[in-house]
Amino acid sequence: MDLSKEQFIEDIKKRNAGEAEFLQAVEEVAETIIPFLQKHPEYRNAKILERIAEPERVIIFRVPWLNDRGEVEINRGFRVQMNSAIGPYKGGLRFHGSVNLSVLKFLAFEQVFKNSLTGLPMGGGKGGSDFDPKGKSDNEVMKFCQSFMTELYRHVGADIDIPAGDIGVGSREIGYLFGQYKRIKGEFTGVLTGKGFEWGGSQIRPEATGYGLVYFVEEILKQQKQEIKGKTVVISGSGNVAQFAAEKCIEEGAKVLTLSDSDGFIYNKKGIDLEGLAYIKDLKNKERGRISEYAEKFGCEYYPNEKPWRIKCDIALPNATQNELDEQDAKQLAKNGCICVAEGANMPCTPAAIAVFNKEHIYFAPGKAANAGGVAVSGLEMSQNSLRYAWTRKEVDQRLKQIMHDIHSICVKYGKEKDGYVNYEKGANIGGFVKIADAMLAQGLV
Ligand SMILES: NC(=O)C1=CN([C@@H]2O[C@H](COP(=O)(O)OP(=O)(O)OC[C@H]3O[C@@H](n4cnc5c(N)ncnc54)[C@H](O)[C@@H]3O)[C@@H](O)[C@H]2O)C=CC1
Ligand SMILES: O=C(O)CCC(=O)C(=O)O
Repeated sequence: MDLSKEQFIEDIKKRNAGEAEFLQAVEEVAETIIPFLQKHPEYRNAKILERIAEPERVIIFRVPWLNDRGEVEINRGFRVQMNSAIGPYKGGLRFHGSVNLSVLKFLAFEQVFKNSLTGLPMGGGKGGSDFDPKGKSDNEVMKFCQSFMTELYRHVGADIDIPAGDIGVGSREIGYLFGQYKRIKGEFTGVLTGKGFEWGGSQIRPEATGYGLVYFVEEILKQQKQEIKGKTVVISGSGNVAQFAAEKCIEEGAKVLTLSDSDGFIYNKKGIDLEGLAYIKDLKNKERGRISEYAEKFGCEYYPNEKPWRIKCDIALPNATQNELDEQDAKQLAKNGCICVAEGANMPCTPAAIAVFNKEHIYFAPGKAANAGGVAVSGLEMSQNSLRYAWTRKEVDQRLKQIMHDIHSICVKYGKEKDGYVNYEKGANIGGFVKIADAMLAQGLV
């Protein structure tokens, strides 16, 4: 039985009409998996790819809550339980005005491959709501989280589905969600990751996605007999991933030139230092202010309504959101001599941008490999919860480093081209796929 890419995409489009982000993510994977399937009739005949592209279950629910003025507000909640072949569903929750089914299906689909690459027993899922915590009081965020969990609790559990944070869901939201789950179920279990360290969280989880991203970049550079020390780095975003990617870059001796938010970017020619970064962490995590305030305080350049990709750099780390780096941006990066682009965000580079990187032989690390450190340490949090134990910061950091090293090796194994160039996207897709496909074959037609 043959599978043509055109036929596969046409069928996927018919079944998921109008879901642009989901179709983009599936098409990108199909591009590299379908040629691989030609040599693997066992996967093709069992329609593994077609089954992976269909969620096992999608839950959509109403989330009513009262705002500070006593008015009724209604949001929509989602959980996409994509694939449980290698473990319980695992993946973050996103609270943002742009959340819809297409966005969450794309994120859940990517998560399946990413979790497989970590080597840990985790299936893939993703959820969230069109609720936007920006501009809401702590009380409103708590009310929303409690209402959200009042429905979600029946679909999740430490051995069923373990959500965590993503855009708009940080330690504050995880706390409120966990409190409500515990209250309803009357049990203290590892139903969520990203918990506070004092109540079941893991060391290094807040840092893990950003640190892991930099460890992955260091693996890429090592292959080229280079190091990150002395390199210039352009970063987008200023949330969880961006903050800790910047921190690790600075610690490793690189110069971080930019950070951004949805209003614009800051450009510090001398490099953002740890003091400036501490200010940004406080600004974003506590004061919930705008990145422009850093430019005012530290006297650097600020560009409203612009993205940072025109700034000359060696390494670019898109760490904000999907499709934030397009073909023009990629061409500009190439023109400026950029050697490596690694995705801290999920799917921040458009397919046309990725084509430019491959053509120019700029090392491109896709999110499902490069940002897997976050969910990997979530997996380690689950292990610690099961053990009723807590590893030290050093122990968790060592495991994270090892996991990023192993993911890099998988990408090289499946992605090395004849001319020596490593196509990390191909390597990550095939490497992630094989483990899930074998598990699905072993478990029969489910
Ligand atoms: N938090 C985690 O552990 C992981 C997060 N990711 C991905 O990393 C990305 C960032 O997530 P977090 O840092 O956790 O979220 P966050 O909520 O802490 O920060 C999000 C950042 O993106 C910026 N942003 C959001 N929408 C934007 C837009 N339309 N234009 C420009 N900037 C925008 C925000 O200003 C903020 O700086 C997302 O794509 C997420 O899916 C991936 C793996 C794990
Ligand atoms: O830690 C987790 O479970 C989720 C992390 C996440 O949402 C992601 O990898 O995109």
